[in-house]
Amino acid sequence: MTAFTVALVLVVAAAGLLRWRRPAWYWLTFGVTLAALRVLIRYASVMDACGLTVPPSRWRLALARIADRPAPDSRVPRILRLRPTRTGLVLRLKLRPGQDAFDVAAASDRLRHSFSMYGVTSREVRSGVVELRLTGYDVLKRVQMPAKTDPRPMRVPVALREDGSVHYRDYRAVPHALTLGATESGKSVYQRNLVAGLAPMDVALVGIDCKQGVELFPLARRFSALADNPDTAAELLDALVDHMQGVYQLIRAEQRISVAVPDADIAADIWDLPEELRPVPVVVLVDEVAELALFANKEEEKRRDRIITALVRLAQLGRAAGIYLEICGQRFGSELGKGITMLRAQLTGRTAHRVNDETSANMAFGDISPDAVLAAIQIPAELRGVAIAGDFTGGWHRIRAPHTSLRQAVNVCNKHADRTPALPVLEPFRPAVAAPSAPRVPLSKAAPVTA
Ligand SMILES: Nc1ncnc2c1ncn2[C@@H]1O[C@H](COP(=O)(O)OP(=O)(O)OP(=O)(O)O)[C@@H](O)[C@H]1O
Repeated sequence: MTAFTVALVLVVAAAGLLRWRRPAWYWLTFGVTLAALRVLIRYASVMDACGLTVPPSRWRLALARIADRPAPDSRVPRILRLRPTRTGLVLRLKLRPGQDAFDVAAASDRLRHSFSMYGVTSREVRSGVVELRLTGYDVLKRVQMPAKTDPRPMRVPVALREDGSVHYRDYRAVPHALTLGATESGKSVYQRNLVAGLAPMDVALVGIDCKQGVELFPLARRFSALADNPDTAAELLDALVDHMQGVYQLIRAEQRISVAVPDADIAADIWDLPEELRPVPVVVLVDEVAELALFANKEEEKRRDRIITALVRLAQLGRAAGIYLEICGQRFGSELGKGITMLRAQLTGRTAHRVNDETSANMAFGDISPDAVLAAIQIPAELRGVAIAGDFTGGWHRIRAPHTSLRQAVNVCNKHADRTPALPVLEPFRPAVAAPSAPRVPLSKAAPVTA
């Protein structure tokens, strides 16, 4: 008996310690079983308390009256499946007649308290079937990406969502994106994760980093072209527009051939082209975009207009040619001059890290989802890297990318340097990589760094 008591105390102490220090391990060892039991035992009473029941059907009431039995209980949504995951539980429910997915979504906070879970989100799987994702602990506190994700071309598992699922940046579904955030909010870490995710893929990376290349140049071995100042950026973007026109010519030439062949598929974008003809897709990463839109004199204003026009053209026409934009900055609104709101309308993927004011949050989500604006304003300053990600469907999620250091991203880029495609139009912008033995120069003697 004493040995049993000691063992029990030790197990409870171990569980408590794990729950406090290592919530992910606690969940896998004890939490998942306890939570599943809690949900199953409390299910009917919680549904009743949360107003998620419907009265018994008329014929059951009539039968009870005829048989002189007490009136039957209200009916709860039927559990179709309860599946444990690495971070929580997934509960699939069949709704009763008269219930809808909105009822469940509206009750999610009450369900969270009642089931003692960290978070509850819901989505409609199909008509009458709702999936509840119950999260066991704060998965965004220390982000650990699952070892296995669902790999597909041009789809990067870039962050974790608060419901424990993986957040993908899918370039084919959402070609162009805007990432906003105040300084030190986590934009560069997010962008680094994207580059590290894209590095092993068959894709050309093009970078424009007007912070003198501080963010992207260390990753240069995996980049086909880099620009670190607005003048080079203007030339690079013009070259990309030329590349885009070349790809369109290729698609047209292929269409001319397939039109003559009965029943042949007709290519509408690069993904419809035969693999041997398909040009490599290009992801253009722009850091601190405001630097490209600012000007102090007439010359710079002309350059600015040239840059914004090229970006708008790439955003409007680039998708079919396999050119995708990933634009990053602190603010991105009409205050940056003409053409900016037109460009923003094309950047349908939106990610907002912590912002300093409501106006900045509106720049990210004002035209997409008012709820997401509110969520972006509420990101706490101490949780760097937490962001709200949404798209043109109005749906949004709280996400956080894993804390990838610059060293880790550089290692991934160096490892996959041999996958860097050489595009002829981008050759003049190919970054020069310094030899490891290059001498270090103090600031007072340093010459400006060029691409
Ligand atoms: N996902 C994350 N998880 C944990 N810490 C993070 C995360 N993202 C960022 N941080 C922390 O926040 C700091 C600032 O991040 P980052 O450099 O990405 O911000 P930024 O928005 O690019 O800032 P700036 O605009 O000044 O360059 C990082 O040094 C890192 O310590």
